[in-house]
Amino acid sequence: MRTAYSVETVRAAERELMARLPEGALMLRAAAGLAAVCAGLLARRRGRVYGSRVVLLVGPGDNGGDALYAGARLARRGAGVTAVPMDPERMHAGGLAALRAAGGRVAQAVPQRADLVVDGLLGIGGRGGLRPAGAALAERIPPGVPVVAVDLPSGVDADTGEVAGPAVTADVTVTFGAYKPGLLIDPGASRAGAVHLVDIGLELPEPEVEALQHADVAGLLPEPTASSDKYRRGVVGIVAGSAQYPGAAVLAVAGALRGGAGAVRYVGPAADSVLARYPETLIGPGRVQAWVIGPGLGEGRAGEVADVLAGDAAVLVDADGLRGLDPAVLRARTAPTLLTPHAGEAAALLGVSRESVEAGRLAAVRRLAERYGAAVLLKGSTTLVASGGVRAVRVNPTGTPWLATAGSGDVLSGLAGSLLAGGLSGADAGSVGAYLHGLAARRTGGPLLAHQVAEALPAAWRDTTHP
Ligand SMILES: NC(=O)C1=CN([C@@H]2O[C@H](COP(=O)(O)OP(=O)(O)OC[C@H]3O[C@@H](n4cnc5c(N)ncnc54)[C@H](O)[C@@H]3O)[C@@H](O)[C@H]2O)[C@@H](O)CC1
Ligand SMILES: Nc1ncnc2c1ncn2[C@@H]1O[C@H](COP(=O)(O)OP(=O)(O)O)[C@@H](O)[C@H]1O
Ligand SMILES: [K+]
Repeated sequence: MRTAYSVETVRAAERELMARLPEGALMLRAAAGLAAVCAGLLARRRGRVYGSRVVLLVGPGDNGGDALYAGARLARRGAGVTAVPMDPERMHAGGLAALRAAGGRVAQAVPQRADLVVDGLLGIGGRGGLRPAGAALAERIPPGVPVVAVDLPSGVDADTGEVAGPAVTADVTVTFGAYKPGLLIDPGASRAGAVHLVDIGLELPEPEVEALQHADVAGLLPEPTASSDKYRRGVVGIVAGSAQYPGAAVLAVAGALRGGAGAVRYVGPAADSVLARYPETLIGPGRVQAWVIGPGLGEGRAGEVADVLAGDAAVLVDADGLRGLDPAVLRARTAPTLLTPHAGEAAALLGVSRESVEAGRLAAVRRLAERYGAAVLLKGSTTLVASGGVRAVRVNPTGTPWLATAGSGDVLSGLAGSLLAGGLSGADAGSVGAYLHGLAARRTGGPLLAHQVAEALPAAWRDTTHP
């Protein structure tokens, strides 16, 4: 599991560790890790560190201090290092002295001839986007030169990934002690590039955000055993599709058939289309361990949603099924419930604008899970899964923007419903489903069709269980 921690948690852990270490020791550890990554990049780009040109963008706080001490290390290895301050009156004094002693210099304008730019403007102390002085420096980063962000790209909110104004876009981010949520959640995540974690010895409690890895997924996937039969593996029922949208039913069934359930049952008006494509499907009402309701349902089907929610099977509600959901009904349920809105549907469930959900995805998914007393999977460029009463929000590390194509969400709902039928909790079914779905999409490559994602699911499953 990859874990991420809020600024408050990181600062508390830092305070605790600093009390036991000589003054400045943590910053020197951070700077050593940062300098090593920069040296590696320079060596790859130019063959050596000696003679390369490094520009440091230096903010007023300790983030700038890290950059200055790392710059001093690079200068000692023969790099030409220039520090450009955001505010010449406020630069980390020790870092500046170290850089000067190593032969580095300070300039007021960003040199345009550079092999590497180090973004040390703002770290976890940054609030909001870059203000004009920092933004002016970021704008002058010469095009095509690799940018290494110190701790996080400046202007990205460490706790949420929000980008509230001008911000740096990095190729590499060297982060200290722990991943910050903003490095894993968009829009921040897409500003961070490849993230390197430098261990500075922090001892950390429960994370605020976590991301599954292959081994976690393999541990959660329901694999059949010698004593399995199709009923014990779980039956998933799909209530999806309409005369207008029969394809949604086919795609949800396509996902469900690859999610490990022993059987898939379809209930709805698209049975002919479903059977024509998947003769494995059982048709008509019957006992299931989990229902998926919503994809392509169209209008006027609220009664079916209410019936399914009144039952004692696990339920995944998606798309049209999410309209007008009553929090009290969901809260009263005892079996697992998983909601899978995209940002527009989440906005309707919360009574806010779509833009506010997009800008604050982490807060939105937490509020949804609390209000509805269910696990909630918020789809989008970084898919998040929250469940009420659980501290950590899961962020999905797989996927590709090619998934933004009609019908891919239907495949996901079938898949995650199948995992629910296999006995996973709402949060596990959602996060494992999103992981496999994203992996299958990456394997398929773009431009992709939703049914191809479903077809690539067995290979994605094997990637995680037999890497
Ligand atoms: N605390 C520690 O033990 C360690 C901290 N480290 C570094 O220290 C950083 C945090 O340092 P600081 O707490 O000094 O915070 P920052 O270096 O992030 O900068 C904070 C200062 O920038 C200004 N500022 C905030 N938002 C701004 C904005 N939008 N535009 C312009 N100026 C703004 C404020 O004056 C604020 O005091 C970490 O990100 C990390 O890089 C590392 O050295 C590792 C050890
Ligand atoms: N920019 C993006 N990058 C990565 N994945 C995306 C992006 N936009 C959408 N997705 C994913 O694509 C799928 C789209 O689902 P959804 O919005 O329900 O579409 P549909 O209802 O047409 O199937 C979700 O899994 C979502 O997380
Ligand atoms: K930074």
